Parts: sequence; C-alpha cells; structure tokens
Amino acid sequence: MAYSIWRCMLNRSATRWHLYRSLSLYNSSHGFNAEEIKNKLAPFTGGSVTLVKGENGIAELCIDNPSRMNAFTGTMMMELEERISDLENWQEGKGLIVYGAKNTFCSGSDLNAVKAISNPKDGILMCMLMQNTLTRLQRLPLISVALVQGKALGGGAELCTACDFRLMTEDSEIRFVHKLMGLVPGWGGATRLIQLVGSRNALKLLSSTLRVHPQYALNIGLADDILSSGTDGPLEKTQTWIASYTKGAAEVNRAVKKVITSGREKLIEDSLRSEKDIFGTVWGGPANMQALEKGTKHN
Ligand SMILES: CC[C@@H](C(=O)O)C(=O)SCCNC(=O)CCNC(=O)[C@H](O)C(C)(C)COP(=O)(O)OP(=O)(O)OC[C@H]1O[C@@H](n2cnc3c(N)ncnc32)[C@H](O)[C@@H]1OP(=O)(O)O
Repeated sequence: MAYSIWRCMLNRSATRWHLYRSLSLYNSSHGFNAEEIKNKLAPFTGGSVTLVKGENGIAELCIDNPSRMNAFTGTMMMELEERISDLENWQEGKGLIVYGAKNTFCSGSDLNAVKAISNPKDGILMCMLMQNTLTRLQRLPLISVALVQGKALGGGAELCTACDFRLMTEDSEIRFVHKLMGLVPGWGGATRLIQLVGSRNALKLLSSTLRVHPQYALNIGLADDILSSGTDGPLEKTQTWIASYTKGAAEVNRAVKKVITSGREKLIEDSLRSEKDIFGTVWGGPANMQALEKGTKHN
C-alpha cells in the first residue's frame, strides 16, 4: 500500500516538475520564433556539439570547433539545443561535464554568423534561442561542471556560467569581452554572473573586460577549483572531481539538484512547496528504504 502511494506521489510530482522544467523562457508570446532564427543560423555551418553519456551517469558535452577556438557556428547553436533535450530525457543521469575541444573552452559566437545576423531583430531572436537553451542547461537535474581550459570568451564565458560549477586549468582565462564588441552579455551571462559573484564583482568584470585568471576567479567565487597539471588529463581530473558530488542513486542526486534549482529561482514560499514535492519523490523510495535497512551511520 505504502509503495503504491509513493509511486502515485512520485508520478504527480514528477509531472509537475516536468511541466515547470519544460516551460521555455521564451515562446511565441514573447515574439520568439524558433524556426525563423534556426533558418537564419542554418547556413553557418562547421564544428559540432557532441555528447557522450557515461555508464557512471556522468555525461561529457564537447564544444568542438577547434579551428575557430570552439566558436559557436549557427548549426552548433542548434546542436547544443538538441543535446540539452537529450539530457533532459536521460533519467539515469547524475552529472555533466561541459568542455571544449583541443584544450580551449569556447570563444563565443562565430563572428561570421554574428556579422550576418547583426540586425537587432535577428540578434534578439538568437539571444532568445541561446537564453532558452542555457537556462535549460542550468535547470538540468544533473550536477554540471564547466572544464575551462585555454579561453572562455564572450558567449563562451556566458556558457560556463550556466553550469553549476567551474574548474579552471592553471593557464586558462574567463573573459567577458562583450564591451569591447560594443555589446553586453545576451545569453543570460550577466544575470547568472550576478548570482555567482554578486553585482559589484559582476560590474567589475563586465565594465573592465578583465581577463579572469584562475586564482582571482577562485577568490570571487566564479571558479570552484584550479586543476594543476599532472599525470591525469584535465577531463579525467574533472571526472574524479564530479564523482565526489554524484555518489549514490541517480534519483537522489537528481532530487538534490532539483531542490537547489527551485531554491535558486523561486520565491521562498514557492520554493518551500517545491521542496516538499521533490522530497515526496524520494521519501520511502528504494535508496531511502535501503539506507534505513542498513542502519546507515554518518560518523
Ligand atoms: C553574446 C555574446 C556573443 C555574441 O555577441 O553573439 C559573442 O560571443 S560575440 C564573439 C566574442 N568572441 C570574440 O570576439 C573572440 C574573437 N577571437 C579572439 O579574440 C581570438 O581568436 C582568441 C579567441 C583570443 C584566440 O586568439 P589566438 O590564440 O591568437 O588565435 P586566433 O585569433 O588566430 O584564432 C584561431 C582561429 O580561430 C578563429 N576564431 C577565433 N574566435 C572566433 C570566433 N568567435 N568566431 C569566428 N572565428 C574565430 C580566428 O579567426 C582564427 O581563424 P583564422 O584567422 O582563419 O586562422
């Protein structure tokens, strides 16, 4: 009887969570026409966004356009959305590593594409497409970490802020170069940067276009660790790093991320109600009953 009640609550809460999560930031009511901007971006080809979902529940998403410092071409922006959709449906997932090919992170939009859609209407449509995608990335019920090697510039700096954590190699930099381009962030990077480092530090980074090196990033809370060179490569080190945050059953790890996402985005009362709903999806579940049966102690 108890199990069937649990399953019923699980289904109801999961449905509510899916509805909340699948509601994109922008839709037609905001003037967003996905097909229109995708048709504009399609001619700008090159590079790829690849996804490998590991047996250990950790996926690796690679921004792969090394001949252009992993800049996002038009087709790569669309591929990123497809990979995020794949991850939203990966029920066994616990974690995600986002990194760039050939030891550099990402240099933002492909400037060839940028020049071709430099009118305000198309720029806003591209902005809404990328904000939708990066918000969905941030809301994934997976613990995500950006492995920053080399340079994360412009939209690349914004991409790394959409992950829960950032690890930087010793020679890497994060740089919000937008002001030098006569721009401000458009992919949601300003909003997320303020959440990460506070409005004063965010204003410093945007107005000075400072090259943020690892130690300074650590000091202001933009980076979570610095990966020193050694026998293991950066990706292996990042796998080891994320493993310490994703131990145990997938459904419990996913519930942990969901309560944080809820607390980060909602008003207090709404967040508390969501926390209750998410709690209901794991209370009395297999991992909870197993821990109780084991008499788990935490000494
Ligand atoms: C919302 C923000 C978003 C937007 O507005 O849409 C943006 O992100 S705007 C773009 C912001 N990014 C940039 O302005 C970066 C421009 N690139 C550079 O500053 C430098 O390339 C670098 C990233 C600092 C690397 O310099 P370096 O190590 O000297 O290498 P190269 O400059 O020779 O680059 C190698 C190769 O890659 C091409 N490249 C690099 N970045 C881009 C890019 N964003 N778009 C297109 N192509 C890019 C560069 O042109 C070189 O190609 P070749 O000249 O053909 O060798």
